[in-house]
Amino acid sequence: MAAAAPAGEPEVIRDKAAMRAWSRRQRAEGKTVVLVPTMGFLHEGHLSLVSAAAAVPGPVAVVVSIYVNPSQFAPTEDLATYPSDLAGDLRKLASTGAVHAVFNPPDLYHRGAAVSARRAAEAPSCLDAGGDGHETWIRVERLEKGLCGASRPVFFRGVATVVAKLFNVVEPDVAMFGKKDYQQWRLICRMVRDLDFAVEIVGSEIVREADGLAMSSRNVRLSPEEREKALSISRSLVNARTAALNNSNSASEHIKDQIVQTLTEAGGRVDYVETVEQESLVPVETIDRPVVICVAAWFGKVRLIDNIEIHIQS
Ligand SMILES: Nc1ncnc2c1ncn2[C@@H]1O[C@H](COP(=O)(O)OP(=O)(O)OP(=O)(O)O)[C@@H](O)[C@H]1O
Ligand SMILES: CC(C)(CO)[C@@H](O)C(=O)[O-]
Ligand code: BAL
Repeated sequence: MAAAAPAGEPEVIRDKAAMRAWSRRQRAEGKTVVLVPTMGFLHEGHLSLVSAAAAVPGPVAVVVSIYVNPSQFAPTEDLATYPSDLAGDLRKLASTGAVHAVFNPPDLYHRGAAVSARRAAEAPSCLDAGGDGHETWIRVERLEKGLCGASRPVFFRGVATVVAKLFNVVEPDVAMFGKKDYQQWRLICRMVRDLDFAVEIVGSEIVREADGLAMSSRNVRLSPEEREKALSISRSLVNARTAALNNSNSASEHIKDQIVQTLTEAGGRVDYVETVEQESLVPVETIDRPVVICVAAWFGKVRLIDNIEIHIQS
């Protein structure tokens, strides 16, 4: 098996056609193109996806996309305050020695002829330029509904659509997603299956800070006090898994009550706590098969998500 060549400084590509041409050249040279989609402000969680990408067998060409996709944010959400640091991201990616290209498009959407540059940071609309803008959306109809989909109404429509666009532009053989965004990973797997995308999806394990907090770009917006309180998320999930493994057929409702109580006592505001089947994300009443407990909770103005898989054999 040939080892991948060291990557050196990644090439920064901003244009869709140039990105596609680059990928096609890599494939013509016999390389497996591996895409790591991100919204930037990179941390060790993202870099673990890069390591997993570099570890794909055979010669690989690793592309990291950095694009804050406006269409997955509702007008009330935090698009305007989403953190970014492109220079820092490029330094971090270069230091891995494993990234060959960074795809950083100014805008991925068709806005119509007469749209100003300001609009690149807004969700696209078919009303752009009098009806000449983007109007095609992918819906993964059932999987988009529960969990994060319940409180983020356009989120998964935006994610599925932008990921499909990234797949069409980059044409990767493999794409890496983090299990921190568990529903997102499962939904992308389903979209790829249903629409016959020729890409293998890999789900990569959650990377945590030493104290258990799941790494997330949004953690930077927590005050030190909020960050301390947010440790209740991972703590309650670990306790829930221990309880479920020690007691056969635990009731999901009971586990949920315990987690809600821990988060609330810590000062968090719970969005949801759900125990669901790992692939279908169907809620379960009893923990008697492989499940994942998913949590979203607010600490101050920051909404955090986390989850824990429990591998009970049915
Ligand atoms: N702690 C983590 N461990 C593993 N993968 C992660 C982690 N955090 C993010 N990822 C993955 O990195 C990819 C890009 O995610 P994104 O750029 O939105 O970062 P993020 O930290 O999840 O940001 P946010 O604060 O919006 O949740 C996604 O596939 C996501 O699941
Ligand atoms: C997959 C993704 C890059 C789509 O914008 C984003 O939702 C993310 O970073 O998880
Ligand atoms: N990692 C998910 C991106 C978002 O919350 O919009």
